[in-house]
Amino acid sequence: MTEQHKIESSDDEQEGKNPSGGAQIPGNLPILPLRGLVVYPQIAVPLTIGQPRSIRLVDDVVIGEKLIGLVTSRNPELDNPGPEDLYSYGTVAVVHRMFRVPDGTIRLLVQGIHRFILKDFTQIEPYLRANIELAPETVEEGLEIEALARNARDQFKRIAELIPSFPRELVASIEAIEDPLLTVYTVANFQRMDLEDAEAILELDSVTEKLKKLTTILTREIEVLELGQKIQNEARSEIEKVQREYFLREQMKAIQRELGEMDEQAAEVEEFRQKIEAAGMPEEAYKQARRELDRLSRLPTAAAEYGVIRTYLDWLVSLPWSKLTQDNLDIPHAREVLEADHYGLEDVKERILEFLAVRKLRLERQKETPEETQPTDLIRKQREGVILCFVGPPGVGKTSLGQSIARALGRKFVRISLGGVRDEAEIRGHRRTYIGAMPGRIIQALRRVESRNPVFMLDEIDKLGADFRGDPASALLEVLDPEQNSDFRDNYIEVGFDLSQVMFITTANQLETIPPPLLDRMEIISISGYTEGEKVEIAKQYLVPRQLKENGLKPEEAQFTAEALRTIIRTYTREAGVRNLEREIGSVLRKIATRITEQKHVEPEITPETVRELLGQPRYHTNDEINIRTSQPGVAIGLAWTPVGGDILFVEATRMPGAKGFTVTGSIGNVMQESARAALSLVRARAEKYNIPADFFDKSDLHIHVPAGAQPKDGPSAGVTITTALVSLLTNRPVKSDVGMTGEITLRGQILPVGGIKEKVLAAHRAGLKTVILPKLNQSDLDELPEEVKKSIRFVLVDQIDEVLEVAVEAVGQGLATPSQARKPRKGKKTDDENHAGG
Ligand SMILES: Nc1ncnc2c1ncn2[C@@H]1O[C@H](COP(=O)(O)OP(=O)(O)OP(=O)(O)O)[C@@H](O)[C@H]1O
Repeated sequence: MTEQHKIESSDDEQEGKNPSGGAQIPGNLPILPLRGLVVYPQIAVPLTIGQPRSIRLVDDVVIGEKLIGLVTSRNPELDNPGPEDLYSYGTVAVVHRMFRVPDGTIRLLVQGIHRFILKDFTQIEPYLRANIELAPETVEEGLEIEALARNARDQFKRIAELIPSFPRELVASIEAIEDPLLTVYTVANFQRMDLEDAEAILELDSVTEKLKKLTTILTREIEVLELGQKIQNEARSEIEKVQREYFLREQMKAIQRELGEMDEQAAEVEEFRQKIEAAGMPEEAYKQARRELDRLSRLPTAAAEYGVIRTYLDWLVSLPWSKLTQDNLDIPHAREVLEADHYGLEDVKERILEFLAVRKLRLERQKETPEETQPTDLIRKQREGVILCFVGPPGVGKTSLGQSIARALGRKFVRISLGGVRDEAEIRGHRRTYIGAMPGRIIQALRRVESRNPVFMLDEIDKLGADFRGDPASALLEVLDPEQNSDFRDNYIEVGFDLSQVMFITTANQLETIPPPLLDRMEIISISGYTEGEKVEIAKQYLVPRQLKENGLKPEEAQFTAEALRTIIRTYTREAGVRNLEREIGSVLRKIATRITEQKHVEPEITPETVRELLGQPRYHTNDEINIRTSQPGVAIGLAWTPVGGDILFVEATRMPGAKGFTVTGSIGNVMQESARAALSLVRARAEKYNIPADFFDKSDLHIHVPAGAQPKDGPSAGVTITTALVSLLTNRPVKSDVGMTGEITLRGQILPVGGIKEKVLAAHRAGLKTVILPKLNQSDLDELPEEVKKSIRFVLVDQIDEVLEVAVEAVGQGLATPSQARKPRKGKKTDDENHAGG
């Protein structure tokens, strides 16, 4: 039963006496199952044996012929595979060496001799034995097999190259093999592959087929390895590029050092470093600056980003992070400064001084009892109400008061105008990612002023929200809010800047258009405009001396008489403030300076005649105009408030044949429209009382017009004036030309109080009116008026329309007037000056 096989060839020199060297292979062999590997003929392989039945097998074999059949198990998981678990091809192997290891396992060195096919199992216990049949491979002749074998060797070499840790000697020994069969088995032994593929290589009969199978496996392996290497290379080249640049840059620096040339960039970086250290930045800003500087030092100067970072650092280091001026809270000193800079404005100055005194006291108290209050509370209290808001018409000195406050406190002064500010970025800056990004105006101004605690004037805060409510206003809120402004974040600067020490002052022409949340945080100080007398004084004491200086004239070369100044005020300007007045004075002095340089004789005293000669045609003829316009029935003078100060306005009424038509024109708002309708109803209801035919409206159309039609007007305060104009028209009696009026009217003829009294009365005074009719409920407003005005104007306080008509309309209630009653214009009767002084 035990067939003997003759081994035809084996060239194992070292083990010449062993059965491989031509010995017979028995037809029945002990079978050692292999897990996870295939042993090929002619290949030596170390094995570790642990299973007791396998140890028993080895023990029996080594004392005999030392030959075993190695067959791979299909399932490497099984500990003791049975006959059915084994592949059907195996390799006869000879055991060359055996060691017993202390842990009980056995190490074997076996060498494959011949391929066989399992026939039938003759023994299962204690270990497997089977009859076998040797299965020699079919080795083809020819070029193909040769080429395939060579290709397999080359591919293997390529794999070895792709795996850096691959032993070089192994590659060399494989390259030396020529036999195709040995090539297949050696390469397959060393090449990692699936168990099934490894077994297939054993099982295929044809060596050509074996080589083809092997080639497929190797080709795939090469592809995988090359792809992996490509991925690695890409990653590496990226890293290498950075390293290379760094290395070159370091080299360049070294060369420049050697040549004694300080690198321009290094110098710049060093300069920035010093500036950063000196800037006194808070922690956050300092870290940011250092980080950016670090980036700068690593960028080539030609990089676009280099410029961006440099500009940014420039901004960071030039901000006044820790530059403070010492406050001078000496109140008498502040008073002196305010007095010296401004004429009049007594109550405004008083309010400013109170404000400063409270600040001073708070600071002192705080120093005395610091631990009594919670720190956050303390900080808030310290900042509360810090924002002043000066409201008034242009040219009344709002800006110059701010400058005076700064001077009094010993702080620096900076001013930005918010008029026409469109978007948030103007306040808060653009992010650095935008090309040409810049910080917002707040930060720009602080850099300009070089102090962290200046007096900061925000001009025209009322013009901010006019078109673009919301965003710029909310950015401003952050600026002004003492809770938030200690950490103001400009989009460009990115790090917080402490604005809490800044003293903000805002200015506005009117309160109505200031966004309410902003208004809420401000302390309002109104400045209403000046009377003629005040203007003369301001001109004498401030404007003339300043303009003299500006035009290079000596005081004795040009002296304005009070009358000359009055002439300028009255006939060349019409304003609440003194801006145009100063301009006109400047204009007179320029002309005088020209004459002096032309060596012409110039009289030093400037009289009204000189003014008229130098300034040309008068621009305003207030009194003549009033006389002419009010000479016809149907025109009444109203008093209006505007953002640029008070003004007088004419309300005209006219009547034409028709039926119940009623038109109101002159850029009139809704409220004024309605108040015109109310006036009409009132007059119709009282027609009989005023001796107006009861059916007048059935036969006529009425038209009310309020000229300067281009200027929008609104509000209820023209109610009284419209009623008066209507009654004047319908009774055919003119309104007195020196009476101005304001007041809201009810349908029952009652007069309700209105706002802006001071500005309105000042305007009436400027226009030379003698009598002003005001609602009785506005009586308290009269206290605010300057003495000069009170003296020259008669105030009539009313609460019924009848009282108005009695004062304003000539001889009302005495029957319908005839056209002859129309008053003749008083043209030329009085000069401007008489008219005014006569009050
Ligand atoms: N009471 C005053 N005494 C002395 N000079 C004055 C007085 N009021 C205004 N001025 C002068 O008038 C000029 C105009 O004033 P300023 O520019 O402060 O006006 P403003 O109210 O800020 O106007 P705007 O709202 O247009 O900015 C300044 O040169 C100022 O010195």
